[in-house]
Amino acid sequence: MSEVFKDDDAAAATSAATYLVGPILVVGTGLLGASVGLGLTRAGLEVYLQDPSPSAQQIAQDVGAGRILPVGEKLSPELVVCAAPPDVTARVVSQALRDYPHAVVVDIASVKSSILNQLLADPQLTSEQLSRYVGTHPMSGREKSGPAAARGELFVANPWVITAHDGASERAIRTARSLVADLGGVPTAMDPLSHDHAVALVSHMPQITASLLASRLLNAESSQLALAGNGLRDTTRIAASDPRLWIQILAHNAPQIVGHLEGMQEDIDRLISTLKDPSADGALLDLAELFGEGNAGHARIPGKHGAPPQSFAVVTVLVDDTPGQIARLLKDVGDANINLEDLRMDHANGRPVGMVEISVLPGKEAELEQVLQNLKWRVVK
Ligand SMILES: NC(=O)c1ccc[n+]([C@@H]2O[C@H](COP(=O)([O-])OP(=O)(O)OC[C@H]3O[C@@H](n4cnc5c(N)ncnc54)[C@H](O)[C@@H]3O)[C@@H](O)[C@H]2O)c1
Ligand SMILES: O=C(O)C(=O)C[C@]1(C(=O)O)C=C[C@@H](O)C=C1
Repeated sequence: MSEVFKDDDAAAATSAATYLVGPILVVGTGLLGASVGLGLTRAGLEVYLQDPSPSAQQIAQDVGAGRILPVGEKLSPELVVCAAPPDVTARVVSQALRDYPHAVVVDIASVKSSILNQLLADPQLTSEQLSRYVGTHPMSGREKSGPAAARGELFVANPWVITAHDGASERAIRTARSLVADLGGVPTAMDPLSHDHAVALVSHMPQITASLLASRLLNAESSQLALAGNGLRDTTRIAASDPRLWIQILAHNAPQIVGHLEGMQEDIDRLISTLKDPSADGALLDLAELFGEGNAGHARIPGKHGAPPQSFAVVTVLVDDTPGQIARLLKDVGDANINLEDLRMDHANGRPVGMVEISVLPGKEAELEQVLQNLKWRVVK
């Protein structure tokens, strides 16, 4: 159903630092478009920016995502990246295919079948124009929107799905893969409907679950909320996402989502009836099964690059919440020649200290703890 391209298969390797040649036009310069622009600009490519919102365009240019395309300027881009909201993506792609007759055009919207179906039914598009289009979806994002939140490294080591349709040309597919490779993503081929089924489970259900859980907090007492720890923060981060985007994603992928919601509804009904009488025969076993299934599902989430799940060892360090501390700590970890696999920081409520959790390969934690203790860091045992 899906296939991860090998790096050396991503595009004809050249001695150049990038697979793309440019120029690249990014249409829609919000979080994703500006992140694409930033990453490509940093890779040395010439990037132009266009957005109906003058402020989104200006901020994208200011953060370094490229140059605003002057109105009326003639451009012959190698690639147009459409990074507009899902509702208007097909229209933006269609316009780009007609405006730029030599360009490959990709979109990066979170849903794929509905957009392809609109394009295939578009009476203004010829098969030659359609052959230059490839649907894609980077599995990278943030709970924030707009170009001010853009990150050039957003895509590094994350899957980026390429949902080429039957009529897509080899050149178009190769160019889409070059885009992914230049931004450090992991290109993964899938057909559009399989993609939509997959993201219903691994992206849309998490968003719905986080939003439903966070909505329970609306009527909570502030004294209750003051007790919030990592459990609540971990499970609700994406509840801060832009509702305008998610309304569109859910509406475009509704048939794929409903089955998962019904499955969850069954589990919730079962849990409610178990908890109504937790001393009934079999009730605790039922709870054990439910949590066991959760453990087993969680263990199936792969590590980056589609590698098997890997659990890292964590070294926890208390740091003063003052400027420069984290930079100093990271430098000391780097100087110890120990690879940092992940980093997470929590601020203690109302206290001028933070807790930094440094993930390293299992077996490396004792060495790192020793090094940091020798350097007078407060390592939490
Ligand atoms: N946010 C994420 O985590 C994420 C991740 C992967 C893919 N995506 C997809 O990326 C796309 C953009 O999402 P985002 O998070 O950057 O949203 P955003 O709100 O940050 O940016 C969207 C931008 O599109 C512009 N826009 C609106 N109508 C347009 C039009 N007709 N033509 C050109 N531009 C137009 C807006 O002015 C805005 O600047 C969406 O299709 C989304 O599904 C988002
Ligand atoms: O990390 C996040 O903020 C995201 O939710 C990003 C996320 C996801 O992983 O589900 C959300 C929607 C996109 O279409 C792709 C990525």
